[in-house]
Amino acid sequence: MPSLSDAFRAHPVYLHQKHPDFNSLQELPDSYAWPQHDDVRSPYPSSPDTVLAQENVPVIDLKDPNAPKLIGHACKTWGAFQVINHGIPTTLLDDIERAGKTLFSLPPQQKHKAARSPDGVSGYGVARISSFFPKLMWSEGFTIAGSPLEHFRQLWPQDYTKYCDIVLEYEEEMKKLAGKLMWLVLASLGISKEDIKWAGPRGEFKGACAALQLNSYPTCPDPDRAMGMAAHTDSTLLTILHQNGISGLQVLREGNGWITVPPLPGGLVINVGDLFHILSNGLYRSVLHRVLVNRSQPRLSVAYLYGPSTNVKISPHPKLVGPSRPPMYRAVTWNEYLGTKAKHFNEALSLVRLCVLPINGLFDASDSHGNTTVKVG
Ligand SMILES: O=C(O)CCC(=O)C(=O)O
Ligand SMILES: [Fe+2]
Repeated sequence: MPSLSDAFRAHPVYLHQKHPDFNSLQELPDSYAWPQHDDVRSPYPSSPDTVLAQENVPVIDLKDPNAPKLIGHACKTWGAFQVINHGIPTTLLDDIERAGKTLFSLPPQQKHKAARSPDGVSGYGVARISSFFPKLMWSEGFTIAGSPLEHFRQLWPQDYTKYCDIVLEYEEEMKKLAGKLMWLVLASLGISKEDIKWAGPRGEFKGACAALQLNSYPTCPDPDRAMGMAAHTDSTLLTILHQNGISGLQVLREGNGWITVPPLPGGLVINVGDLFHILSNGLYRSVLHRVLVNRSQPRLSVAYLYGPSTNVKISPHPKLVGPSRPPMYRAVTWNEYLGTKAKHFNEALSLVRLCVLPINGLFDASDSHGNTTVKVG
């Protein structure tokens, strides 16, 4: 069975490029200067955040009996929400944040010892989506798909086991939370445990795959022309994101503009990913999001990218398909989906030369032979 690493490796999602030492740069190099403010920041005709300043991504208390209903509403209207009382110990969030901070503050030559290999997925490098954009992003990433042991041994020859333990515990807890959230989101669509063939008897998602993505956004000498992470949707079922206390993440409120997701102490951001978008037959759309940088405060985030087992085909759920709502997407494995997205991402990039792509539009059509057609714009 192909692993998720194989799936990522098979597609040009990763650039094996080296960053300079961000801290040594007094000016923004041209390769990091994004053209035309409006192109980068407003992929859709959109008014600035201020118009809807009173609007906030919903914050949902998972202990609230109304949580399923609130989650359904948030997924439908935003594609994202924050959760509190989620059961992940604050100490674990602090531990992973500290591990990330330690990792990214290592000397550049040390970090490069754990660089992604040319045919690899895990390790240190540029943002995952870099290869789709003509400019570089003001961020560094470290991807963990599978065991971090080998890379961590390179980074911290003395205490790598300590960091491995933190990552393992974090992944374990995230997996439980992701399963719980999956059932809550599914329940909000009227789908129960018996309706999902790829779930086990106790509601576990057998063989579910995930990757852990640490992102670091150093302070930037010219933040208005830089981009921490360009607008994208996640190719997941769900993403669980921990951000340190620094703002930067924004989500697109369709038709209205970019809204900052304020860091909430102990809160976690949940994004609807593309695979859930497909599963829900477009009822819950994956959220377009991006990250801005700033001049004085380094930002760190930890994204848990959650998806199905590699052999599971995700398709619009039969309960969400009917005469008035035909299936809008074909069935795909995570691997197949990544391939399609990478291919269309590049086609669209060269076709329309946009810096930011309307990804939500790329997979909206399928014919009876199961071929997707690209819709740009
Ligand atoms: O840093 C963030 O807040 C978002 C990171 C992100 O979107 C990703 O890793 O996919
Ligand atoms: Fe993302």
